[in-house]
Amino acid sequence: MTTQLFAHGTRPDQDAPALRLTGVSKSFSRVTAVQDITLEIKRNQVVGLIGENGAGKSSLLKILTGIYQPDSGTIEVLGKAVKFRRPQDSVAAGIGVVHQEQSLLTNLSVAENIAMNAVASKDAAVKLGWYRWKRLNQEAAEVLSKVGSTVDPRTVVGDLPFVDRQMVEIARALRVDEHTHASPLVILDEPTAVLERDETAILEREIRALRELGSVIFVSHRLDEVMRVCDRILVMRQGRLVADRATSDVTQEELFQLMVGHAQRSPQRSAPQHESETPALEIEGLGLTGTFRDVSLTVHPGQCVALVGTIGSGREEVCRAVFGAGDYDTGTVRVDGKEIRHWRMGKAVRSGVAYVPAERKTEGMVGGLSGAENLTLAKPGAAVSGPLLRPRARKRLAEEWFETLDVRPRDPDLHLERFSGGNQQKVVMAKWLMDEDLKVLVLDHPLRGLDAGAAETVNEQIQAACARGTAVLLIADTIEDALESAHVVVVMRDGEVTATYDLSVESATSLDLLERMV
Ligand SMILES: Nc1ncnc2c1ncn2[C@@H]1O[C@H](COP(=O)(O)OP(=O)(O)OP(=O)(O)O)[C@@H](O)[C@H]1O
Repeated sequence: MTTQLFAHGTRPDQDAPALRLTGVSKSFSRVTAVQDITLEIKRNQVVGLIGENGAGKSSLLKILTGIYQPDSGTIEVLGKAVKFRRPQDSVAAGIGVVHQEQSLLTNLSVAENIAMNAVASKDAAVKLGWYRWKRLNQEAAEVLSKVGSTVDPRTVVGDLPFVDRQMVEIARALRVDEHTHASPLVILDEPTAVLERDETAILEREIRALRELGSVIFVSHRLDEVMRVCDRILVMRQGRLVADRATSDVTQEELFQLMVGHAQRSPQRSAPQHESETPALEIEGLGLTGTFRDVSLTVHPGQCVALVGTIGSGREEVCRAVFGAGDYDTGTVRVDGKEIRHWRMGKAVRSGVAYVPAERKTEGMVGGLSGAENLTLAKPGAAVSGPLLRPRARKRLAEEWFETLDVRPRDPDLHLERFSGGNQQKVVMAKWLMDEDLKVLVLDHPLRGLDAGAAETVNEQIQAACARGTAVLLIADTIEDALESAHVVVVMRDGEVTATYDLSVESATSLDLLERMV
């Protein structure tokens, strides 16, 4: 059993790199996801791993965490050759991982969650299913203090802000060092994707500090963040490692070019073209007990209105209420001047309102259907003639959109669950962007998980929808994104609107918005 990886007196080589891959490849039936990767991760370094959607980052991480077995190549951890047949083997070798989606059980305490990775030993805090509470909390406090967290181990995870939850996840991942008694390697797969700006800054600081404890592979789509956090940056493209640079030797523009193959275009916010008297969407005095109150805003055809606020500000819930995916108990919502009552999602779609949720995997797509089927799920458009489906027309439509949004692989017949996260997201977005008659488009974090090049394309498509006269209500990933792409920014705090900036007549800085958010 590989839990004994470094046992029997074979201590890890103290001078060897934390990780060495040589010629590692992995293919699926139609795609080579990872191709001949050779790299070294030194100890006590934070190394960034970046690449376009579908470049192969997740597949490589899955090889390192024992989920996929490589077709060829070798892996060495601290100088010793290893073979990971299952995830426990990778844990036993000292590799911990924090996945994109938070994996803590929110109804358990911090200490209980941390104990779930505990190593069985004769005096472990959890024995035969029995908790030794004092020891459990004490051990958790020790692990947390290693990563600079002062969270009380007795706190129920559900009561913690997201940034603290991420620190608990990292602390838990770090416990792999108890297996090897050597420098651990922690993989952080987009740990900041769900965080807001101020929380991201805290987490970035803590990640930089992790190099004192071991090595880190940090995956992120935000190039500025990668530049701030990492000592070195690895760039993947179409399954291959195309660059391995010291952060000090590379610029953000070069990274973009290495990843995507062309220089970054400067973002443009077009002037709203279709401002008519009748707003496409009008929200007046909207409230839901305990969640948001007295929210009013208008979005004219062709206008993009961004809602900014921290987690808990109520902006997600307002967006859900507009689409009928969530409730409100006071106020009114008007679409195209008509008040909508007993709004449910089906009616919203029929009335020309679309919503792209942040939780695309659970709410936005059907993994067991093909890319083409997902695309035409809501609005079959040209793919139907009367009651009849026209499979060839559907495929043609899908092919066009796969081209426009550069969905990879270009195979609309493939089940959507087989695509990489970012490419799934492009399909979910395309489902609505292809609808030319759309009146209102509600987008909750549309760029989350998209690589910088794809984000640029999706931004252009959002601008194109505005230019066609669609009204866009947007929850942007960052304040900067909101200021860049919206015509109007509405700030929310604790369920209320605290400020509205019409950027066509006044300017606002990130600081102005932050002051009204927190
Ligand atoms: N289980 C699988 N079956 C078939 N193809 C797969 C499977 N897993 C990954 N792929 C393919 O391998 C390629 C690399 O995907 P991977 O998920 O590693 O990309 P990624 O760089 O993590 O992208 P993203 O940033 O979008 O998550 C993609 O073309 C994907 O469709």
